[in-house]
Amino acid sequence: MPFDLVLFDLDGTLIETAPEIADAVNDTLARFQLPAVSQQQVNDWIGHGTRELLIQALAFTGNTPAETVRHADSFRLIEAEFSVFYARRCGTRSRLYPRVRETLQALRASGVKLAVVTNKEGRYTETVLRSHDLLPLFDRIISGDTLPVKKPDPAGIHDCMQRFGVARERTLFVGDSSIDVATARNAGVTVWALPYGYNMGQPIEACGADRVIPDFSALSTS
Ligand SMILES: O=C(O)COP(=O)(O)O
Repeated sequence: MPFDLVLFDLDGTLIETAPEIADAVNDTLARFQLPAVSQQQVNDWIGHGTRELLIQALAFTGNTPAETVRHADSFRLIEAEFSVFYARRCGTRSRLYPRVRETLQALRASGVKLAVVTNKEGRYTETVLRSHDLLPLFDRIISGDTLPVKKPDPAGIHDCMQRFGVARERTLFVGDSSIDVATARNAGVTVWALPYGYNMGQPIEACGADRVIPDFSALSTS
């Protein structure tokens, strides 16, 4: 393994999370007598954080600009309800992608430092990772609200490189979207992309990653 530090995106890279995110969004919309959104819409809204996804869903169903939703007094209440629904749904319809657990275990055993860098807010990141018993496999977890900025800002990658004393030539970022590729580019590290995740409806091949890998087995054989 030519890397000493491997950073992973969460949604669409480690775990297929969109089905239960859609369930929790639709639980919330139903609670406020709003119409449901589709699975495809939810998939395409993933990338900027779960809070932002909820704003997009409310803007769409309420036929209101996202800015209006974001600043509405009622949004705090709706978000609080969503948190409860999402905590209930976590682990019900999400699943690890093939070879994720074995690969993380093998990398760890060979001394590679592992971290998650996600735009998902910390409370959701922790619930999802815990529900799949993944928390003990990571040396550091950076969520969308851990630092003052989130991806594509490279701060999360810089934080991990500094903490573990790893140079950028020895750091790899693995993700599923143009946001991940941009984050890695901004940090000057190598980036590999997976084709099965959520890339806002765009083909991953167009993102300019150093490699598009079919699945996690590419990480154990490289
Ligand atoms: O929660 C999101 O929208 C994005 O999460 P990710 O950065 O792990 O893809």
